[in-house]
Amino acid sequence: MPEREAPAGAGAMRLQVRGLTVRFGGLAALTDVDLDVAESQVVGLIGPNGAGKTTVFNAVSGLVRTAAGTITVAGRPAPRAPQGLARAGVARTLQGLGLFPGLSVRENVEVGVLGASDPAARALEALDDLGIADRAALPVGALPYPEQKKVALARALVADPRLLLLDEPAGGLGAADIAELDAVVRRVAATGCAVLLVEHHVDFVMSLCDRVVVLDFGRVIADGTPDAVRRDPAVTAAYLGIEVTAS
Ligand SMILES: Nc1ncnc2c1ncn2[C@@H]1O[C@H](COP(=O)(O)OP(=O)(O)OP(=O)(O)O)[C@@H](O)[C@H]1O
Repeated sequence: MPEREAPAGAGAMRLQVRGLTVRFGGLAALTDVDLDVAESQVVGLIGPNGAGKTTVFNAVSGLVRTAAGTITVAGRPAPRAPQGLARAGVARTLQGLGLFPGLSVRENVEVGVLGASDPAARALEALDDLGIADRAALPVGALPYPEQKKVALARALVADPRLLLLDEPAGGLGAADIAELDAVVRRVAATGCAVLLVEHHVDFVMSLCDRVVVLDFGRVIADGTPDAVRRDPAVTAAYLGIEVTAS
């Protein structure tokens, strides 16, 4: 089968997913999913609960077995092991944060450091970039939730990723924290990093992202600019209409 082309106008492709299919027993969690994220691009992945968004992240991160399809990072098959992914410049945050409550803020960020001569200093820099260096010595569990989210983000950013996967980064945050997050993601993308984010906060996605991909029942039902996706009747029916009436 000929390889499907990347969208016209995209820069160097950092993540390319073609025909991705994932099954859990009899359940088709993803079917024939295509997805591209170029350097410096911020792409939003949205869809109703259970649509398959986290499964896409898990497939890219090597955490689930794929039944079909290819995943390439910077033109090479995506490594399947955590160390290989880190070396390929892939970093990820988790919906549940995944912090180590017994460790300090700085130690949690050090977990993400890759090859720095002074990991503690590098972790402090990453915390400083997010304005929470003064929390470094505190146990991470002592921080309020929005600051814990920043720690998880700092842990992902500390290795200077080239592909950043953010799982519901705005979840549980108020307007001021979301505005800060928006600025951080733009800053990271401006360095050339490709960003793919799963998010239920539709306004945040639509204002931040260059492109939005919509999943429904494991299939891509739309892929385009935020404006085009907002106007897409299939998206309104499957997702946005429900969100609008619910809010
Ligand atoms: N490890 C697993 N074993 C079996 N089924 C799974 C597993 N992980 C996910 N699923 C199922 O696959 C489908 C897609 O789940 P996924 O978590 O990717 O959806 P999602 O779009 O991220 O949902 P949400 O917005 O609720 O986080 C769902 O039906 C889910 O129940």
